Amino acid sequence: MTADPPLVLDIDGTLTRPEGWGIDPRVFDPIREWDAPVVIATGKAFPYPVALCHFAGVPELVVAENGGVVYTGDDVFFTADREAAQAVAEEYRAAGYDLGWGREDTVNRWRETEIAVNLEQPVEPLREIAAEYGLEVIDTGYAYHVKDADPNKGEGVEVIAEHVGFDLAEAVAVGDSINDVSTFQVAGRSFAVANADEAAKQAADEVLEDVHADGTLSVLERVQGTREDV
Ligand SMILES: O=C(O)COP(=O)(O)O
Ligand SMILES: [Mg+2]
Repeated sequence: MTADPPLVLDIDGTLTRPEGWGIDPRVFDPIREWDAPVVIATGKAFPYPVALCHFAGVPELVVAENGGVVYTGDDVFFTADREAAQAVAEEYRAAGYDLGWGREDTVNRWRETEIAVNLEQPVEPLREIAAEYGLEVIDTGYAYHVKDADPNKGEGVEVIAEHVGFDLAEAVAVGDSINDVSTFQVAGRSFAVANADEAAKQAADEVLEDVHADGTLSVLERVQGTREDV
């Protein structure tokens, strides 16, 4: 017997339309019909991947905020808090900069363990202030994230796999950036889409020929039904 391998999917750069923005609607059916757990592991704030699972019609298995928030479907775990990142944001603003998301800032409004800054904002002062607070700044290609260096997506994925009861050695991960490196390290097979950054390409078992959802859909077609331990 064969079945589908568990999946670990990033959102931005991975499920996005080939032009780079917005979820590609072609990913919804394969995700909904996938015959194994699908974990969404993202740098986005918690409500976004929850909503994606909800609208895709799959159980909510979510790593959000680059590992800061983990939801197993039963329990939510926080592996960092927002306090230090918030202090960095305030000092950055006091120095005359802006997070770059407008007055109501829906990017950070529900963010619980880190702060995201628009890529159009100056990063050097942000890095300097973050370093004073012992935090790191990572560039996902979609935002700068001011975060505790410890939490990462991979550890969150491990928590979910253990809770749900699947073997990560059987899992297939797809991603596009430095925040997917830890996921690639814990999943049995890892794929970087063609638009991935150097860190993700180096860490992946394979770099795909196609960008964004085109790359991801090519992996899903390839690995569907390839799990042989059932
Ligand atoms: O929030 C970001 O900057 C990137 O999100 P992603 O991890 O889903 O690609
Ligand atoms: Mg991404």
